[in-house]
Amino acid sequence: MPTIGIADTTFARYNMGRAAIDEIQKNVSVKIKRVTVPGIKDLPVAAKKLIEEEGCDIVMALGMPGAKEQDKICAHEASQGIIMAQLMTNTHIIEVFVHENEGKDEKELAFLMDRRTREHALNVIKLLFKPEKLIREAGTGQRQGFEDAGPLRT
Ligand SMILES: Cc1nc2c(=O)[nH]c(=O)nc-2n(C[C@H](O)[C@H](O)[C@H](O)CO)c1C
Repeated sequence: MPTIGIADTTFARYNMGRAAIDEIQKNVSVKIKRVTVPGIKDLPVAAKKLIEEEGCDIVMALGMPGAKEQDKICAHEASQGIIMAQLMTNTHIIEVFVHENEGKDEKELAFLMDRRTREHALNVIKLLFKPEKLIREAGTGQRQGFEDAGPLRT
Protein backbone atom coordinates (compact mmCIF):
# COMPACT_ATOMS: atom_id res chain seq x y z
CA MET A 1 0.00 0.00 0.00
CA PRO A 2 1.48 3.41 -0.94
CA THR A 3 2.29 5.98 1.73
CA ILE A 4 1.45 9.66 1.36
CA GLY A 5 3.37 12.15 3.47
CA ILE A 6 1.71 15.27 4.78
CA ALA A 7 3.83 18.16 6.04
CA ASP A 8 2.11 21.29 7.30
CA THR A 9 2.85 24.26 9.55
CA THR A 10 1.73 25.92 12.75
CA PHE A 11 2.19 29.35 11.06
CA ALA A 12 -0.77 28.66 8.76
CA ARG A 13 -4.12 29.98 9.96
CA TYR A 14 -6.06 26.94 8.75
CA ASN A 15 -5.49 23.26 9.45
CA MET A 16 -4.37 22.29 5.96
CA GLY A 17 -3.00 18.92 7.09
CA ARG A 18 -6.38 17.88 8.41
CA ALA A 19 -8.12 18.90 5.17
CA ALA A 20 -5.56 16.98 3.07
CA ILE A 21 -5.90 13.81 5.14
CA ASP A 22 -9.70 14.03 5.11
CA GLU A 23 -9.78 14.36 1.31
CA ILE A 24 -7.29 11.52 0.78
CA GLN A 25 -9.13 9.16 3.13
CA LYS A 26 -12.46 9.95 1.41
CA ASN A 27 -11.02 8.73 -1.89
CA VAL A 28 -8.39 6.02 -1.39
CA SER A 29 -6.93 3.54 1.08
CA VAL A 30 -3.32 4.53 1.73
CA LYS A 31 -0.95 4.87 4.64
CA ILE A 32 -0.48 8.46 5.76
CA LYS A 33 2.48 9.91 7.67
CA ARG A 34 2.01 13.42 9.00
CA VAL A 35 4.46 15.90 10.40
CA THR A 36 3.82 19.49 11.46
CA VAL A 37 6.64 22.05 11.53
CA PRO A 38 6.69 25.71 12.62
CA GLY A 39 6.84 27.35 9.19
CA ILE A 40 7.26 26.92 5.45
CA LYS A 41 11.06 27.09 5.52
CA ASP A 42 10.99 23.94 7.65
CA LEU A 43 8.96 22.05 5.03
CA PRO A 44 11.81 20.96 2.68
CA VAL A 45 13.67 18.86 5.24
CA ALA A 46 10.40 17.62 6.75
CA ALA A 47 9.33 16.38 3.31
CA LYS A 48 12.75 14.87 2.59
CA LYS A 49 12.66 12.98 5.90
CA LEU A 50 9.15 11.72 5.13
CA ILE A 51 10.48 10.30 1.86
CA GLU A 52 13.84 8.97 3.04
CA GLU A 53 13.08 7.89 6.60
CA GLU A 54 9.35 7.16 6.52
CA GLY A 55 9.14 5.63 3.04
CA CYS A 56 6.59 8.07 1.61
CA ASP A 57 5.91 7.71 -2.12
CA ILE A 58 4.78 11.32 -2.50
CA VAL A 59 4.46 14.26 -0.10
CA MET A 60 2.19 17.28 0.20
CA ALA A 61 3.96 20.38 1.57
CA LEU A 62 1.25 22.65 2.93
CA GLY A 63 1.80 26.19 4.07
CA MET A 64 0.64 29.77 4.26
CA PRO A 65 3.08 32.55 3.39
CA GLY A 66 2.08 35.65 5.32
CA ALA A 67 1.18 39.00 3.79
CA LYS A 68 4.41 40.89 4.60
CA GLU A 69 7.33 41.40 2.21
CA GLN A 70 9.64 39.21 4.33
CA ASP A 71 7.04 36.44 4.16
CA LYS A 72 7.11 36.53 0.35
CA ILE A 73 10.92 36.20 0.41
CA CYS A 74 10.52 33.36 2.89
CA ALA A 75 8.03 31.65 0.51
CA HIS A 76 10.46 31.93 -2.40
CA GLU A 77 13.22 30.39 -0.27
CA ALA A 78 10.90 27.62 0.91
CA SER A 79 9.87 26.85 -2.68
CA GLN A 80 13.49 26.58 -3.74
CA GLY A 81 14.13 24.19 -0.85
CA ILE A 82 11.12 22.08 -1.81
CA ILE A 83 12.32 21.85 -5.40
CA MET A 84 15.79 20.83 -4.19
CA ALA A 85 14.27 18.16 -1.95
CA GLN A 86 12.33 16.80 -4.95
CA LEU A 87 15.47 16.64 -7.06
CA MET A 88 17.51 15.06 -4.26
CA THR A 89 14.92 12.34 -3.68
CA ASN A 90 13.52 12.00 -7.22
CA THR A 91 10.07 12.16 -5.65
CA HIS A 92 7.15 14.56 -6.08
CA ILE A 93 6.56 17.01 -3.26
CA ILE A 94 3.39 18.84 -4.15
CA GLU A 95 3.69 22.36 -2.78
CA VAL A 96 0.39 23.80 -1.64
CA PHE A 97 0.89 27.40 -0.61
CA VAL A 98 -1.94 29.84 -0.03
CA HIS A 99 -0.72 33.40 0.48
CA GLU A 100 -2.49 35.11 3.37
CA ASN A 101 -3.55 38.01 1.15
CA GLU A 102 -5.12 35.83 -1.56
CA GLY A 103 -8.45 35.93 0.29
CA LYS A 104 -10.38 39.20 0.54
CA ASP A 105 -11.36 38.34 4.13
CA GLU A 106 -10.84 35.51 6.64
CA LYS A 107 -13.84 33.56 5.37
CA GLU A 108 -12.58 33.56 1.80
CA LEU A 109 -9.05 32.72 2.94
CA ALA A 110 -10.32 29.70 4.90
CA PHE A 111 -12.38 28.59 1.88
CA LEU A 112 -9.36 28.91 -0.41
CA MET A 113 -7.01 27.08 1.96
CA ASP A 114 -9.46 24.22 2.28
CA ARG A 115 -10.28 23.96 -1.41
CA ARG A 116 -6.76 24.33 -2.77
CA THR A 117 -5.54 21.70 -0.30
CA ARG A 118 -8.32 19.27 -1.26
CA GLU A 119 -7.89 19.80 -5.01
CA HIS A 120 -4.15 19.17 -4.72
CA ALA A 121 -4.86 16.08 -2.60
CA LEU A 122 -6.86 14.80 -5.57
CA ASN A 123 -3.89 15.61 -7.84
CA VAL A 124 -1.65 13.58 -5.53
CA ILE A 125 -4.05 10.65 -5.80
CA LYS A 126 -4.02 10.96 -9.59
CA LEU A 127 -0.21 11.13 -9.69
CA LEU A 128 -0.01 7.97 -7.60
CA PHE A 129 -2.84 5.88 -8.99
CA LYS A 130 -4.20 7.36 -12.24
CA PRO A 131 -1.56 9.45 -14.02
CA GLU A 132 -3.52 9.03 -17.26
CA LYS A 133 -6.26 11.23 -15.76
CA LEU A 134 -3.76 14.11 -15.55
CA ILE A 135 -2.82 13.54 -19.19
CA ARG A 136 -6.51 13.93 -20.09
CA GLU A 137 -6.55 17.26 -18.18
CA ALA A 138 -3.44 18.60 -19.96
CA GLY A 139 -3.96 22.13 -21.27
CA THR A 140 -7.37 22.57 -19.65
CA GLY A 141 -6.37 25.49 -17.41
CA GLN A 142 -6.95 23.77 -14.10
CA ARG A 143 -6.59 25.93 -10.98
CA GLN A 144 -6.66 24.80 -7.39
CA GLY A 145 -8.83 26.93 -5.14
CA PHE A 146 -10.74 29.47 -7.20
CA GLU A 147 -12.36 28.74 -10.57
CA ASP A 148 -10.39 27.00 -13.32
CA ALA A 149 -9.02 29.31 -16.03
CA GLY A 150 -10.16 26.91 -18.75
CA PRO A 151 -8.54 26.24 -22.11
CA LEU A 152 -7.82 29.02 -24.61
CA ARG A 153 -10.64 29.74 -27.07
CA THR A 154 -9.09 29.56 -30.51
C1 LIG B 1 9.27 35.70 7.90
C2 LIG B 1 8.61 34.36 7.99
N1 LIG B 1 7.47 34.21 7.29
C3 LIG B 1 6.84 33.00 7.31
C4 LIG B 1 5.67 32.81 6.54
O1 LIG B 1 5.17 33.68 5.85
N2 LIG B 1 5.07 31.58 6.61
C5 LIG B 1 5.58 30.55 7.36
O2 LIG B 1 5.00 29.46 7.34
N3 LIG B 1 6.71 30.72 8.06
C6 LIG B 1 7.33 31.91 8.07
N4 LIG B 1 8.46 32.09 8.80
C7 LIG B 1 8.97 30.98 9.63
C8 LIG B 1 9.97 30.10 8.89
O3 LIG B 1 9.32 29.42 7.82
C9 LIG B 1 10.60 29.04 9.83
O4 LIG B 1 9.59 28.34 10.52
C10 LIG B 1 11.54 29.65 10.84
O5 LIG B 1 12.51 30.45 10.19
C11 LIG B 1 12.25 28.55 11.67
O6 LIG B 1 13.05 27.73 10.84
C12 LIG B 1 9.12 33.31 8.77
C13 LIG B 1 10.38 33.49 9.53
